[in-house]
Amino acid sequence: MLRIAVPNKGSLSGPASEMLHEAGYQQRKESKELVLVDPDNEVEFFYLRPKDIAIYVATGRLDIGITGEDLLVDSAADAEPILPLGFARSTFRFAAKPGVASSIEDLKGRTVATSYEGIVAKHLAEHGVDASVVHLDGAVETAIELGVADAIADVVETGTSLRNAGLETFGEPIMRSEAVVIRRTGADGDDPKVQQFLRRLQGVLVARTYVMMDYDIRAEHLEKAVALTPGLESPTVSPLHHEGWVAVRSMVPTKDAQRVMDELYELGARAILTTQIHACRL
Ligand SMILES: Nc1ncnc2c1ncn2[C@@H]1O[C@H](COP(=O)(O)OP(=O)(O)OP(=O)(O)O)[C@@H](O)[C@H]1O
Ligand SMILES: O=P(O)(O)OC[C@H]1O[C@H](OP(=O)(O)OP(=O)(O)O)[C@H](O)[C@@H]1O
Ligand SMILES: [Mg+2]
Repeated sequence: MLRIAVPNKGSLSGPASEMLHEAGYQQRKESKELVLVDPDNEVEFFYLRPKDIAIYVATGRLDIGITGEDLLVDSAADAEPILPLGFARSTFRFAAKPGVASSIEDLKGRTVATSYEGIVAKHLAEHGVDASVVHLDGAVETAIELGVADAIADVVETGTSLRNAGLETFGEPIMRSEAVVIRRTGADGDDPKVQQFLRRLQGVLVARTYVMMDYDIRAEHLEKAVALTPGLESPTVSPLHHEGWVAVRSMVPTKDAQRVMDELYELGARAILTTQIHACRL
């Protein structure tokens, strides 16, 4: 059985379970379930605190896990990312009241509050900045107002939490992060069970990123049309009963679909259809 760590709470939990469900795996029905066996797929899921997942995976007791890149770095655990999953995208940044600091050097001798001590201590040391780091479990934006710290280092997505607290980012982003699949550093990359799991998740990513596009076009315009819809390898082209016309089928990135449809129409393509892809193996 493949043993997989899944976040049990927070921003990663819902999207991770949703992706696993889309990949055909059973997922727990209620949040108090901590272990779930999916016998049909020969997988056992362990629902763990996101911050702990890299630590479990590093021991080798669990084969793989889903966590955030920032949590992986923060843990300093002996684990590595093997597949980015495209959700829980964020940056990790310093912030303070306007005018307090404009670069990391301004933190010398000051106090920084964060839930990610590992990342912050390492980053300060790399820049030769001697500052105190205070650990808080969450809502760190409030630490400044309450006099616990001069600055914070925290996850920023839309920036709404910072704005609401009257704070501004300063300095370069400390890191960017998204959800990733991790494994123990140097673990057997050819394990067929792990490979099959990764293929399933990649299939979900592709199904989320692409639509299938079909259209009819006069054969003399085919080359230009195919340049607009090159697909992953090459489009399928079939003759139509109506002589001089062909039907084309190709995968197109969802974000480009409307623009591509407009351009195909201009070229003379007709009966242009897009359909959703539900699952895929590349
Ligand atoms: N607002 C957000 N937008 C995008 N990603 C986020 C956001 N907040 C946290 N994350 C990401 O989620 C992961 C943190 O998950 P975790 O469950 O520990 O914290 P959380 O989502 O803030 O939940 P909690 O309520 O327990 O603090 C990190 O990888 C982080 O980058
Ligand atoms: O830039 P934004 O879109 O506002 O998102 C960032 C905020 O989201 C997370 O907080 P969360 O709601 O998880 O609370 P927490 O601080 O207690 O972790 C994170 O810690 C930031 O505070
Ligand atoms: Mg949080």
